[in-house]
Parts: sequence; C-alpha cells; structure tokens
Amino acid sequence: MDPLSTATIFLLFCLACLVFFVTRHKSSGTEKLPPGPFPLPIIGNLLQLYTLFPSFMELIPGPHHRLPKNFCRLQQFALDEINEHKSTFDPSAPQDVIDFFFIKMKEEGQNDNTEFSFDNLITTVVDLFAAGTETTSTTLRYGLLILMKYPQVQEKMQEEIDRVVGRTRSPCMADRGQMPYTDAIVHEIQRFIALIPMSLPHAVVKDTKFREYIIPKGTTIYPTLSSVLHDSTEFPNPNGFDPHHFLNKDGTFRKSNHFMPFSAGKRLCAGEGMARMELFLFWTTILQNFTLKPLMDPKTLDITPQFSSLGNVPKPYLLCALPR
Ligand code: HEM
Repeated sequence: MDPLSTATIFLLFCLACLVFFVTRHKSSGTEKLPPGPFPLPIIGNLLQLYTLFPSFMELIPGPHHRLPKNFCRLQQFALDEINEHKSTFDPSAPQDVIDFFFIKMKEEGQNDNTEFSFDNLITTVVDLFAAGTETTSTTLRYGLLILMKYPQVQEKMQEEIDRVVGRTRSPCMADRGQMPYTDAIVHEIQRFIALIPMSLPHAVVKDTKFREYIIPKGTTIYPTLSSVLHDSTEFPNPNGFDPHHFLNKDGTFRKSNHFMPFSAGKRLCAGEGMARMELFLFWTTILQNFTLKPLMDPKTLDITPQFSSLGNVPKPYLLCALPR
C-alpha cells in the first residue's frame, strides 16, 4: 500500500472516531451542553490532527506544506527586525514595542521565570505582525469591493469628505466625529463581512454555568461573533449591506452594542484602536482622491465571501480607480 493511502485511511479512521465520540457524547446526556453548530468540535479537532500527527499530514499533498516554510520566513523577518533594533537601541528614547521589550528584558536580569525572554520577543513580534496585517488588509480589500457595488454610497461618502476635509489636506482622525455617514459605512462594512466569524478559540478556566447549561472546565469554546453581528433583533437587514444599521433617522451616527468584530471582554483584539484608525484613514483618503468603478455592472458584483471558515475572504476582483 502506498504511503498516501495509509495516510488517507488513518485520517478517515480518526474522523470516524471523532464523529463516534461526538455523537456518543451528545446522546449520553449526562451533562447538558449549550447548543451550537454541530461540526465545530470536529473542525477544531481536525486542526489538532495536524499538531498531533505532523508526519501523517506530511504524506498528504496540499497547500498546508507551505505553512512551516512560511512560518520560518516570518520568524526570520522578526529576527532581522530585532537585530536591526539592537544596533539603534537607545534606552532613553525607546521607539516601539521591540525597544520597550529590550528595556523589560534588562530590568528582569537573571530572573529565570521571566516572560521577557528572547524567544517571547520573537513570538510577540510574529504575533503582532500576523494579527495586524492580514486582518486589516482583507477588511480594506473587502470594503473596496462593497463600495464599488454601491456607487450611491461612495457618492455620499465623497460628499461628506469634500465638505469636512476638502481636497487640499489629508483626512485625519479628528474629522471622524463630523462624518457620521462615513463612520456608519466603516461600521457596516465590518459588521457585514464579520471577518473572523468564530473569533479565536478560548478555554473555560473553571466549570461555568451559562443559562441552563454547565460548561465543564477546559472546554474549548468559539464565541460566534457573526451571530451577534448578524442578529436580526438589532440589525433589521442582517445579511444585507445596509448603512441604516448605524444611522439614526436624523442622520447622526447610531452606536450599537452588537458591534463586536474585534470580539469582547478582557482578551478582545489588542489592535482594535489601530485597526479602526487605519480603516477610516485608508478608505477616506482613497475616496478623497479616486472614484472606484468595476469593469462590470455593479449590480452583478458578488460580495459573498470566497471562503467562510475561520475567516471571511472576498472573491478576487478587478477595480478601476479613476482620479477625481
Ligand atoms: C480589521 C482588523 C482586525 C480585526 C477584525 C481583528 C479581530 C480580532 C479578533 C476577533 C481577535 C480575537 C479576540 C478574542 O480572542 O476574543 C483578535 C485578537 C488579536 N488581535 Fe486583532 N483584529 C484586527 C486587527 C488587529 C491589528 C491591527 C493588530 C495589531 C497591530 C491586532 C492584534 C491582535 C492581537 C495581539 C490579538 C490577540 C489578543 C489576545 O489574545 O489578548 N489585531 N483580533
């Protein structure tokens, strides 16, 4: 038997076991678990298969082979940045998170239990880079597609930009308070696309009572942000793109506690403030200078995601940026 078939049979066996245990656990009924989309535990466990049996995954062809190689490149990038910072480091004038980490490393000295180790510095840089680039760039790309589909939305944003910012200076964050329509569109794009629909997995640190359910200590939970972002009791047109979701009748900005694309609680996105600044400044600067047009009838543009699993990614598209 060739190695590929062995691996396939092994994977099928693992899947069968997972399905068996999940259904058995569900029907045993000793503990009442909250309802949720059935496949989620299986998805989580499939990802764990890669960690548990890397050599089997190596036998299976597919794009996942690029993962370790790309991760090493990312670590090397972080290392190069850290080394460059070492050569310019001035403790009296720290420039960024790497410089502040150096200061903490020095303060901690010989403490063996410190979190401020060199390994953690590399991991922190990689984490911030990975969490901060793909998220914002995909949101920006998705937003441009939506703006092309709705030319009347673009027009209204451009009117507001021209009135508040004008054409001679760049938009800045102080403008946002006077731009309720643009602010509403930025929120609605993020609500509509629900970029990270299941947030990140969390674990329950102690047995937790939630409504009439007990969630046992150690259970992995996925806080499904999309269920809140697409809640019809708060957003009347939950699956459509509708600027009125964040606008009051008099045109002022309508705040909603259901707006949580960055998650909620203690571990919500560490880069929320930065990401929201980036989205506002990029989109307003682009529309201040360009009108976005598709190569086809805007009505036929498909704004449903290409993939929808851990992230919602837009389908590839062509865009014309016409100078204003
Ligand atoms: C549109 C852009 C972004 C979205 C939608 C987004 C969304 C999220 C979400 C849903 C989480 C999971 C929170 C949780 O575990 O409950 C998260 C975590 C995180 N994000 Fe973002 N993010 C964005 C941009 C950024 C940027 C620009 C940075 C940094 C420069 C960043 C850094 C992080 C970090 C470090 C975490 C982990 C926080 C922790 O576990 O304590 N994110 N983000």
